[in-house]
Amino acid sequence: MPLFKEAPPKVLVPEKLSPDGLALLRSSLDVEERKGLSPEELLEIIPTYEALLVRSETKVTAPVLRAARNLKVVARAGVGVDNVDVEEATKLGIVVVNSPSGNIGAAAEHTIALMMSMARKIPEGCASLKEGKWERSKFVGVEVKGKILGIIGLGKVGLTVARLAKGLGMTVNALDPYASPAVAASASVTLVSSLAELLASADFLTIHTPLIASTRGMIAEAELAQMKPGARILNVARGGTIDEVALLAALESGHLGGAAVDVFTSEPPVPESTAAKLIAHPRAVVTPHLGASTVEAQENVSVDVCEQVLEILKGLLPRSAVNAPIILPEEYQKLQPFVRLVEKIGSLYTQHYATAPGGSMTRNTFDLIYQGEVASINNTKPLFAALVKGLLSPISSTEGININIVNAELVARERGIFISEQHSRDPSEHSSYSSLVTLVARPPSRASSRAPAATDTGGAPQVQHQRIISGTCSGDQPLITRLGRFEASFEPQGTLLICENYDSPGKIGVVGSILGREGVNINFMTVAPVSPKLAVGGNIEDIKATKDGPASADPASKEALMILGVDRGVSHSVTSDLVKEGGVLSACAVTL
Ligand SMILES: NC(=O)c1ccc[n+]([C@@H]2O[C@H](COP(=O)([O-])OP(=O)(O)OC[C@H]3O[C@@H](n4cnc5c(N)ncnc54)[C@H](O)[C@@H]3O)[C@@H](O)[C@H]2O)c1
Ligand SMILES: O=C(O)[C@H](O)COP(=O)(O)O
Repeated sequence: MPLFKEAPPKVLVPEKLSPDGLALLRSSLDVEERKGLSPEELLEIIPTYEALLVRSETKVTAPVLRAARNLKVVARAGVGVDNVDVEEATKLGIVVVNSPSGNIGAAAEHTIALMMSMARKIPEGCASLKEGKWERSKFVGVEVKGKILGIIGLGKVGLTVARLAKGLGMTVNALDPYASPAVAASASVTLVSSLAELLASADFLTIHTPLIASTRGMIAEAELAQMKPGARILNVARGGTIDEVALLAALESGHLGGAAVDVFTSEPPVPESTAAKLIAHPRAVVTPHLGASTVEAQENVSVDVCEQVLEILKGLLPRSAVNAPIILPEEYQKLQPFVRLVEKIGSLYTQHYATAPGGSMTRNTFDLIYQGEVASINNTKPLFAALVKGLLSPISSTEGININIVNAELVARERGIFISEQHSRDPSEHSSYSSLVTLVARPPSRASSRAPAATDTGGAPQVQHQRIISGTCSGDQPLITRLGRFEASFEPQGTLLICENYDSPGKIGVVGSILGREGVNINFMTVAPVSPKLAVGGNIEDIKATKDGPASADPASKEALMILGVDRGVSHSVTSDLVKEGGVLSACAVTL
């Protein structure tokens, strides 16, 4: 059975990725490898793709992301995401995933390989021999054993380099304000407290930080001057952490004994640029960003991100999203039916209370209350996101933005929507349901008040009521159990006509004949009476209090909601006929 019901989602791969991962995608997705695309070509073709898989060469800029109308995921087959505009992706709800550990070993081994090459002048010796020369005395090197290696950034790569260097008999000092002293001690690394201390002691200095504001140009002229004469320096992290102009000058002056560089500020380096001069320097050992280029690392990162792309396109969560919270798979499974329920509640709220005739968008502060088993789930980000999506989708089509856990908080903030989540695990609070989710809109003028709104007209004009919707899940099926003061039991599915009326004989027939006249077929009908228990409610205390609370006074208790499942959209003229001719108090159509 195909994984995707419609045409398989399209995946663009503009760089060389190991086929091992791509094979995982090919059985269910339409994978297109298009190497050598110019930025303009990428911008032109990106709108049709749902996933983009890149390494470090493709610049995934804000314009690319904005043009990518169908894009759900950018997968970086590697660690560094500095070629992806993660902030813009977050705004647009596009998940960015990477492979945080697939190439650590490769990068660390490459660092050691460059250090040894530099120490033993291997590239020069090799080139000389290939030229037919036999120059033994020209290429005398130094040993690393007994020397001090200074590491800036004791993260995954830095720590692996430290362990390998210890194996070579080096003494390792490191600077990393965020590193765990216990982890450093376990690798026999001495954590130093200042850059000056590290620079002054190192025979070899290697940097393993990301390129961020605090590390850009971290090693410049002043820092290089603090290093021992003849010391050697390495960069297998990111171009720009070491200032290229200063590095070239320190090599040219003879202050540094050598430099080994795998990464550059511009890749490939611009001809005649400082980076190009650095590459040409006789005491520089250079590679074209090969740190992660091993068969093993490329298999690892490719499989890692391709698995995540599949998960995301199936609607599940990835394991290492750069811009989304981590939610354990088993917790996510438990949440899935409630995600659907909460999105339906949000959409029902907007259509029934806010955009229905007589409704208003004045309320933007909500309590989202979890009771019973669902309250035991700690990470409710998907529920929060589902509510924002449900509230906004009927009114905005959200301008091509896919609201999800990546951007829900941002979108809510931008729209001035405030949602306070409350958890209550006490089973006595949620009647016969094992789980209950309730949305309560707070009155606009008294956002903090717990009293019911006295004059709110909402989707049911003339009737005093609060804007409250509760629901539960029966197996995987969402069920609405409360709409305002009415005790309901209906599936939030398809087009529903919600009519408030006095519960009197003949009303159903009148409504049925008006709908029949308009060619609208009724698929099912259910009546929701005013619940004696649901008199008030505005927050968790009120909801607890109403469980055995007073019955509503007559004649309101004779009111009921009639919920009709219909086979097509119902126009405003039909709903107003139902009020005028059919004698219902209010009528509104919602599509869920
Ligand atoms: N050349 C390559 O092909 C290649 C391959 C893999 C990784 N990388 C690069 O290597 C770098 C490190 O990767 P990683 O997986 O070890 O990352 P990591 O996040 O595990 O480690 C980075 C470390 O840098 C530290 N750090 C941050 N700011 C610092 C500062 N101002 N001073 C000192 N330490 C600081 C952090 O605390 C962290 O421990 C990244 O830039 C990554 O892109 C390059
Ligand atoms: O950040 C990384 O993972 C490395 O720099 C590797 O980059 P690459 O995938 O372009 O080789």
